[in-house]
Amino acid sequence: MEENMEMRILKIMSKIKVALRVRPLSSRERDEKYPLVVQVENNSAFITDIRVPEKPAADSRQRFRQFDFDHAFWLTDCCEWGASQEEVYNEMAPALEKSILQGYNACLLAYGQSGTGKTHTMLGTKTDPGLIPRLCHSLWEKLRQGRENSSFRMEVSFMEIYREKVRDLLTPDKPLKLREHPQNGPHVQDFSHESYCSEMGIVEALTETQCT
Ligand SMILES: Nc1ncnc2c1ncn2[C@@H]1O[C@H](COP(=O)(O)OP(=O)(O)OP(=O)(O)O)[C@@H](O)[C@H]1O
Repeated sequence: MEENMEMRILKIMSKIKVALRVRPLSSRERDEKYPLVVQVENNSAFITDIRVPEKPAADSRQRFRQFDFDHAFWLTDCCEWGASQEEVYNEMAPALEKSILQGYNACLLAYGQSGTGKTHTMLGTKTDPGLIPRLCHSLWEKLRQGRENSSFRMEVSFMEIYREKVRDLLTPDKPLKLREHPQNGPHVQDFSHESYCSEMGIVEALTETQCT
């Protein structure tokens, strides 16, 4: 049977892993006593509508909207608030790594409003790297194992979608267009794919673009 677009989308969706990371309140938010409007239980997040006055427990359902995820980061292993970069990496990277090493394309996407921690999660800092540097490091280590005399190239692309506009983070001044291909579906036209011969090359290229 020929595979139609709907079946292809369902197949792709089953391979997507969606996780929630709630960032800790900043010191300013703590000082100004911002309320915590999200609570996580297992892999679900409950959003409190703080405009709704306290209700008895029986009415508690009215105070929440529930969102379910494949994984939700909340407390750290040592029960401190907010998951560490390492925990996020350990949960999210293995499946991606496996696919990449088997020769498949893989896509890592951070979604959230301004200031919610996308850059922190994806890039992190030199002393506490995020998903991309950790993933690049691990991939390169695995590629090199037992093949010390070989050289490798890794091809990557980075894009940012902000206010409905697509920006190529490797060539930031180049505006990109989203197109619909009749067979292959949506795609970004003229999106750069760069090859790198070291993990540092990838991380430096991305850091230089100051993806914000
Ligand atoms: N999990 C976290 N733990 C500690 N600090 C965090 C965490 N996530 C984000 N922060 C801090 O919160 C601030 C905002 O995070 P970040 O810049 O990553 O947000 P963003 O979603 O990329 O924002 P924008 O869309 O505006 O670029 C930064 O100072 C960052 O260090």
